[in-house]
Amino acid sequence: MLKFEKLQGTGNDFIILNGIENKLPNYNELAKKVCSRNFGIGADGMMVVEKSKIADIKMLFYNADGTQAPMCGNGIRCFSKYIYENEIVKDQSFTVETLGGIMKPQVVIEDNKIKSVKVNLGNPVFSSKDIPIDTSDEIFIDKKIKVGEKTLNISGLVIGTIHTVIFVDDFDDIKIEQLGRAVENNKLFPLKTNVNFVKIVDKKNIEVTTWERGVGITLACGTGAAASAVVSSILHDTEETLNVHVEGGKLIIEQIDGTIYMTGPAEKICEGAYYLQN
Ligand SMILES: N[C@H](CCC[C@H](N)C(=O)O)C(=O)O
Repeated sequence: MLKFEKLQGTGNDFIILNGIENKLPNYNELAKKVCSRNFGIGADGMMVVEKSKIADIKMLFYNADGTQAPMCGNGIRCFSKYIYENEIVKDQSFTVETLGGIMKPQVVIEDNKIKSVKVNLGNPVFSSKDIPIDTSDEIFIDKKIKVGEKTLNISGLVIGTIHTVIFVDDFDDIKIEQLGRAVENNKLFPLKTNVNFVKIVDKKNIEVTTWERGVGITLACGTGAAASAVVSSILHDTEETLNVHVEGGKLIIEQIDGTIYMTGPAEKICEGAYYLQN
């Protein structure tokens, strides 16, 4: 039997397990089981708490299909709430080791409750030699690529994990599931990619729908919101502090001297005991 907590950030939901206190089986297999909405608890992803030698704590992230991803923006806000409320860390600001780099969350407390979490996501990576995109271009901003019958203008970058950003005039103009899956699996992306469809509302607001690698369409993608905000400011001159409206709520993305900050909610849904089936 495994103790777990389930949390969500703007509708992206996660199971969190403590890998320090519990001896857990293979994380990839476990993620597939616990994330199953019919045979498990049900979630978009799973995070495991582990000790770190280079930060206050370590977060390992797995998509619902069991694949490991370097980082998760909505996930790290939920993870931060979990480790603060379980007194694994004592300060409101701390460091989290992830495969996508060391992240710096700060829990924001109002009326003795965690109201939101602000995370320093570091600096975006554009250079194609540092991001898993198979192209000779130095950077991959506003490039034309053929996907099936469509020619799309796509931008690629890494903010915690790999993202592509595609601007649309109206979400009804595209079949998100079909196009998202096609771009995720396009040969340009040897490690696949998360696919963000972005509608510019005005200079202070954008709307984003994300097809997530290893999951499918989710109600929100935190690192996707950040990637969309960065490319929107480059190509559409949106403001450095941007409201990113997603199906599951709103995230605030700030760009300060090249560093990206994401602020958003993190709510606990439940906790319980998971009975590991073999
Ligand atoms: N599916 C992503 C990881 C989760 C990212 C997303 N849930 C977020 O909030 O950033 C990947 O395979 O890179």
